[in-house]
Amino acid sequence: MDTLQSKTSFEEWTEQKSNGRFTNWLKAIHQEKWESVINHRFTNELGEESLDKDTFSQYLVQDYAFVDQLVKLIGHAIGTAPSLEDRIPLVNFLGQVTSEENTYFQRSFEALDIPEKDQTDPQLLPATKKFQQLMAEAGRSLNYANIITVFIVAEWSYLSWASRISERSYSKFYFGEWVSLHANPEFRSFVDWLRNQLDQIGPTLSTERQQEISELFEQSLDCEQAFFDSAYL
Ligand SMILES: Cc1ncc(C[n+]2csc(CCO)c2C)c(N)n1
Repeated sequence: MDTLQSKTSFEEWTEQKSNGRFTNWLKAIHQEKWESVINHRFTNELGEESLDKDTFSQYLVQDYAFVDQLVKLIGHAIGTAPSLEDRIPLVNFLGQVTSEENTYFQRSFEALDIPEKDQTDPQLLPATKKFQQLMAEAGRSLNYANIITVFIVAEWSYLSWASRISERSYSKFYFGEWVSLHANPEFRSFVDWLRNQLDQIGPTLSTERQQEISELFEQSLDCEQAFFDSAYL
């Protein structure tokens, strides 16, 4: 992949591509940060099942608080989506996150002996708070493009690293299911649908707004990176 300047506009980039998706432009201009997130040490150790149990426990506790804020963001996406047709996949996805994904956390907390207090009212790390703030801000903007940009980074990056390490079998269910939750055909098609939403809106925006979306994409990647980093603190 050729390295692109983060200043390369969508217009310039797309002129050289046939059928260049807006979300591929976002990924291309933030390639370095993207690669760093999806090849993070945390994901590599998870893939080798060599991840320390305490490291994973701390991550899961923080992630449960993250997911709560993400559920609120999906609520904002549902409210700001342009039509009922666009709302339906979001509603269905919300249903999954609050059912299958929620029970995964409950079972894992039990298996990992996570104290009750950490499950319901954990001490949040700075990286978790910062990510929550970014999501809350995107929600408050009531702007569908902003909202789904943050959402896309969260989902697409997880699909990417999980797909890379999903071939092997895992002996611990809390490792194996954390991978398979993010590497399955339904999730893949939802991420593709979500990207398509932004692929349609992106090219209609002004250059300034496209740049703002790019900055938000980058901030979200920074938050993902810091979130993984902080599992090792
Ligand atoms: C920091 C952080 N970023 C992204 C995700 C990914 N994610 C959050 S909810 C959800 C829906 C279905 O699993 C997905 C993919 C995460 N868990 N933690």
